[in-house]
Amino acid sequence: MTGTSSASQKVRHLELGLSDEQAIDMYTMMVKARKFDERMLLLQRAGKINFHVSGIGQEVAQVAAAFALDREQDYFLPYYRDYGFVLSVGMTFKELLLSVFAKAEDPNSGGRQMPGHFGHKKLRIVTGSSPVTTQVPHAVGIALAAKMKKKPFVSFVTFGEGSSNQGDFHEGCNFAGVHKLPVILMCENNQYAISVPVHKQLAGKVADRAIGYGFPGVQVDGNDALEVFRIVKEARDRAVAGEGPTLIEAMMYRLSPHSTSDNDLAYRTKEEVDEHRAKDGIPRFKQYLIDCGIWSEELEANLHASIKKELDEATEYGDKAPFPTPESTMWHVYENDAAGQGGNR
Ligand SMILES: Cc1ncc(C[n+]2csc(CCOP(=O)(O)OP(=O)(O)O)c2C)c(N)n1
Repeated sequence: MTGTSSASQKVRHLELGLSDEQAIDMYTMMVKARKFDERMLLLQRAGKINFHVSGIGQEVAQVAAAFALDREQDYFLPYYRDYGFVLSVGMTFKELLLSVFAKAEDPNSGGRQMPGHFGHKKLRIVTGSSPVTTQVPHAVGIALAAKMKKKPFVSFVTFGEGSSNQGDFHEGCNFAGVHKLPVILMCENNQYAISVPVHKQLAGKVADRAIGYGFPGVQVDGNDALEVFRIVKEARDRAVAGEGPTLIEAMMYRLSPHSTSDNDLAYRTKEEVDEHRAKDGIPRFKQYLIDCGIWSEELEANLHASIKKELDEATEYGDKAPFPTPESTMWHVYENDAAGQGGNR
């Protein structure tokens, strides 16, 4: 990069209030999410785990959004592809592996929730249901609680563009708009709802739907980490100032099949996928950090080695950990149970 564009580009994260260290942390989380995902695909194909829903191609927006929120007090309602998000708000590889191996020590459900249905009470990650979009009214309800209790937290919810056609999305948006609730709704528009391409799902933009509910909607390049960060931060500032919800439509592309049970080449071509792989936001952010003089191939190699080590250890731990006992079936269902174990540890 040369000339003025390089000068303005180089300070962009600083201008947005992110230190060099935070920008590097963001990149670290993106790579962690990608490596986690690739490991899960391997484990599934090796027959070690049953199922995986991949978030490859969506990590940049997820991580950027997490860094723009208050990770000490906001409430999070992620959807099943949000590995970059949950890692950025504090979940560990070990916790994720305990969940995918369905082991008793899984903090979400004691090994009984679906893979990718994240939950973590201490981190205020609210677990989801498998019917898509149920998390939107839940997020709106949490935002109502924030308003009623006059607490300065926001709730942040994600979903796919296919999910934005569900009634739950519209009902949630309407209620949030009427009551000006502190909720940020981020659609991860990855261009597909399983085999249905976006042009068969939507005749307009998801972001434009916000107009009908009386709050701002904005479309953003989901592969542009700093732009997503800026938009989510602005949405959070609006929410805590009492100005109500924001709908964000982050544009991206689902690079992996829908799940490990899907053959995506039955409905799209390899050429199409490759064309989008070339626009992957992770190498783009890496190049930005290199241009800023704060990243190098040597640091990259060290990062990959440390992630591999952490993943190997977490995989071994999750694999060897004990399964839940039959007696624990009702734990994690009710707040308190006969064994005094409680549902939300
Ligand atoms: C109410 C409901 N209908 C159908 C399904 C089956 N299903 C699971 S994921 C999915 C696609 C959702 O697409 P989108 O919201 O765009 O998210 P993506 O999977 O592309 O990230 C569907 C139809 C479901 N889980 N819930």
